[in-house]
Amino acid sequence: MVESKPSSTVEASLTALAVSLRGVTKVYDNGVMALGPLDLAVRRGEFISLLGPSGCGKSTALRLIAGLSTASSGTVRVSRHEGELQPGHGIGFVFQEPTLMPWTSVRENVRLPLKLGGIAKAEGRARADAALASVGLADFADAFPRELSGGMKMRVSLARALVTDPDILLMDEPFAALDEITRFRLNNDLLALWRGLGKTVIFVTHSVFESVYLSQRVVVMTARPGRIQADIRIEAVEPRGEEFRTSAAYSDYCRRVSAALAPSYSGQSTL
Ligand SMILES: Nc1ncnc2c1ncn2[C@@H]1O[C@H](COP(=O)(O)OP(=O)(O)OP(=O)(O)O)[C@@H](O)[C@H]1O
Repeated sequence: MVESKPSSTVEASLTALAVSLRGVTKVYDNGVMALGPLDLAVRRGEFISLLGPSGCGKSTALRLIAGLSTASSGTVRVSRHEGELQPGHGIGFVFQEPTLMPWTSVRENVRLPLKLGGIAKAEGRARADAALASVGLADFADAFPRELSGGMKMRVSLARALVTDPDILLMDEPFAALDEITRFRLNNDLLALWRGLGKTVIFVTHSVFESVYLSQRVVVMTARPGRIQADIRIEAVEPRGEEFRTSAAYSDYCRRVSAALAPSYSGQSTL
């Protein structure tokens, strides 16, 4: 027999949610059914990865959560302690491309969201510098994007997402274009930031290894229209580092996640 939870417990667990998608579908104007129905609940402060085959709707799910697009059916809710947020508010978005303005300094790139939000220049500059320091780029505020490596550009993009102090950070394959050493370093720095700042992170990746290394939960999606294929909790000693990356537990999780992903690729060409 399933015991029903007392209502106070249910309320407490609901307010602990940062993001909740219920029965969400997305059909684009061209008739492509990209998502769903998708059900996903992310607790405040949690780090989850979305993993799935190309075109299964991972970016679409992020865009719905960010309020950049609307669901065709179902509900998307985003909240924090004080209550529900307007779609798009309290959210930072990091894309695969750093998309920096080449004609202006790193500091001005990071200050952009504050400028658009009407924050005074002096305060904006101070906050941009603090965000740059948090990603290890304190000395590069006056540099121009062309003077930075790919990894540094991605750090600037991360600083720009953090500068508004969002509750939720959405990251769409941010490190996919980077070499492995840079990617590992950024993985570690992102984990340190997450531990220090306590934000909710939803991270899209194609890499089983990266998803297991970073996340508390790996959510595996089916092929389009994307639904949840598996939801795998990664129990690992914190803070994670090389010890975890080279452990038997890490390999086991990678095997489990790969096995959960395999049906999503059946029938698809791997070429
Ligand atoms: N604006 C759009 N109009 C029409 N179809 C779209 C649009 N955006 C995405 N799609 C389609 O919706 C499906 C899901 O796309 P989405 O980008 O969300 O997938 P994804 O899982 O993030 O893919 P990838 O891993 O390759 O980045 C794809 O078939 C894509 O072609």
